[in-house]
Amino acid sequence: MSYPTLIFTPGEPAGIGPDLILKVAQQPLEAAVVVCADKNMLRERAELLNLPVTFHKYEKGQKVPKHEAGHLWVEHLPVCEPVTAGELTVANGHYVVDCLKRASDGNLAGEFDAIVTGPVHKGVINQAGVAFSGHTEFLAHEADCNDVVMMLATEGLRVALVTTHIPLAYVSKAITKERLTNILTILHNDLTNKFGEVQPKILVCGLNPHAGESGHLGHEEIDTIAPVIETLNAGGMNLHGPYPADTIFQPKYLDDASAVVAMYHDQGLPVLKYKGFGQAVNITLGLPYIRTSVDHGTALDLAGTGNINDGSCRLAIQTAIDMANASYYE
Ligand SMILES: NC(=O)C1=CN([C@@H]2O[C@H](COP(=O)(O)OP(=O)(O)OC[C@H]3O[C@@H](n4cnc5c(N)ncnc54)[C@H](O)[C@@H]3O)[C@@H](O)[C@H]2O)C=CC1
Ligand SMILES: NCC(=O)COP(=O)(O)O
Repeated sequence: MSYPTLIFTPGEPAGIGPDLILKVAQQPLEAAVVVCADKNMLRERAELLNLPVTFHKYEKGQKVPKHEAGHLWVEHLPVCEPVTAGELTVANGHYVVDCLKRASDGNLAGEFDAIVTGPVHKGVINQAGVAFSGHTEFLAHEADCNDVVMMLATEGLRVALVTTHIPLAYVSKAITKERLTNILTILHNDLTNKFGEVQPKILVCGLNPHAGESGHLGHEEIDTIAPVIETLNAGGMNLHGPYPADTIFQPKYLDDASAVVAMYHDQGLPVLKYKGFGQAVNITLGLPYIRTSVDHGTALDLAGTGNINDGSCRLAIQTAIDMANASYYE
């Protein structure tokens, strides 16, 4: 029986990413897992957390066995400075990005079937001198993709974003007809082809309060969002809106919807996280490979304590496995 091979990047070494994979590794998985990280940092964290793990060296291109409880296959990339759980070190910003680059290259080359990412600290990477706004943007750039879609999903709700990690002051200008068309097209196609939705019903938020109140509270709905919806529906999509974001998130609208599209990060994600924090997965649509991630950040306050919820990490791994298995039959 075949199984997919995932590469896991724990992200910020001082955060809970290493703790998550060490904890998840205590149970079997229906996939092989290669962790791209500093092996000594992982060993020290496992000792701190009192988690029994046997580490194996991963050699590029090697066939890794299906994950067994208590074993981890590691591609060693050394940190620049020793790591203390909970304490950021600017010098390790480059290490975090190098791990992501390795995972991206491996997926683009077909060495792995998916990337699952742990949380990074965007601030410390920038402090290290690397312009970095998020995994989504970094992986899109590495894969030469103009537009990808950040979609977070929990039981009963999927939220996709038109803009991701940009200052609020830039959001309006970033919502062009072209970008919105691309985001909605990627979302429609992936919901259909990768998530088995038939004619997915997609609810689209407006940008302004009360979706612009017929132009009295803003014009993006009239000038950009409604015309794009109309054009794409004429081509066969099932898009609805623009709706006021403060009222669309209620069961009578959501129950038969496949996804909600929010115009910006904090319009949609607080709702998603209120509903399912710790039980949600972040999926990047539109990349040439599968990428999933946790729904939370580095939680520096909890690193090395063992007092963490690994539910989102498990879901991110399971979603990557399910998507990889489904793609074998495409
Ligand atoms: N996927 C990623 O790489 C993400 C990275 N971040 C980054 O994380 C850093 C910290 O961001 P914050 O806003 O503080 O969010 P955070 O998610 O790290 O922490 C928010 C609160 O949730 C708790 N928490 C987070 N994950 C938890 C878990 N698995 N189990 C138990 N409690 C948990 C934390 O202890 C804290 O109280 C920022 O630099 C941000 O950019 C944030 C979200 C996603
Ligand atoms: N709120 C989601 C988030 O910030 C994670 O983004 P990314 O690093 O996966 O692009």
